[in-house]
Amino acid sequence: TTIVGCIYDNGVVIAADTRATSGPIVADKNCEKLHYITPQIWCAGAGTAADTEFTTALISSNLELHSLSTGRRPRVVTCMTMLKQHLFRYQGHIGAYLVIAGVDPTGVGLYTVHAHGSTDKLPYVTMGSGSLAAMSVFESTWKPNLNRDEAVALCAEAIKAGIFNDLGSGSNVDVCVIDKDKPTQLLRNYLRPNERGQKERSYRFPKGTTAYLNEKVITKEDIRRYVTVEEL
Ligand SMILES: CCOc1ccc(-c2cc(C(=O)Nc3ccc(S(=O)(=O)NC(C)=O)cc3)c3ccccc3n2)cc1
Repeated sequence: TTIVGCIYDNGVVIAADTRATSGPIVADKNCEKLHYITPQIWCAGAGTAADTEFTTALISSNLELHSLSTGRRPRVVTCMTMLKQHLFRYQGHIGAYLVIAGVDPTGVGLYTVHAHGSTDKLPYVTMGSGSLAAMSVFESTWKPNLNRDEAVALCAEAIKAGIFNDLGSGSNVDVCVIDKDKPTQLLRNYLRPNERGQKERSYRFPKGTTAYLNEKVITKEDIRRYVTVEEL
């Protein structure tokens, strides 16, 4: 997994690859790693898929209740604090590595939360097995006061670095743009850098290519004869 986040002049962008693995096996080529928390707070998740999914859903629910109770709009730092306290309580056994991003009345927020409960607040962040490849893009290209399009392009390039240099990452690039003055945009499959090309020729084998040594035809009547009345 490669997940990233980057602040820009009027908001924050997060992005993720779409490969889900089970050991060395690619279990899903187009899974979703960007999770909804509130309309203007989203979370990118790396680690155990069920843990990231359920942990973000739980905090999303608790944050909505908190917002209703306080009568105030939810804050990114509140979301981060709820997540870190929950993960710390479980001493790392919940395998969730999260990038929390959003805007609220206090401004723009971007945080990382690790499975053991440690957190960082930074202008750009990466996590997951592809985090080092992604961070190389940020460290060589990031600059202050990026605009929206620059931030989207930078995050997409950072995810592509993970996709092409980390075997735990792959397939497509999902992006989410959270802006102070515009509705949040979830850009599912923003980039598809690994689409299958057209085959040069047809590789279908003609009927009869593989010889077979014998044939046994079982009719419905045969099956009826084997299945006794009691089992029907
Ligand atoms: C007592 C434990 O101490 C720890 C201290 C630090 C970290 C840690 C982990 C990460 C990290 O992102 N690890 C990580 C890797 C693969 C996936 S994955 O989803 O691609 N694959 C699997 C199998 O989870 C997720 C997370 C990380 C990333 C960026 C910068 C710093 C980082 N530090 C973990 C444990």
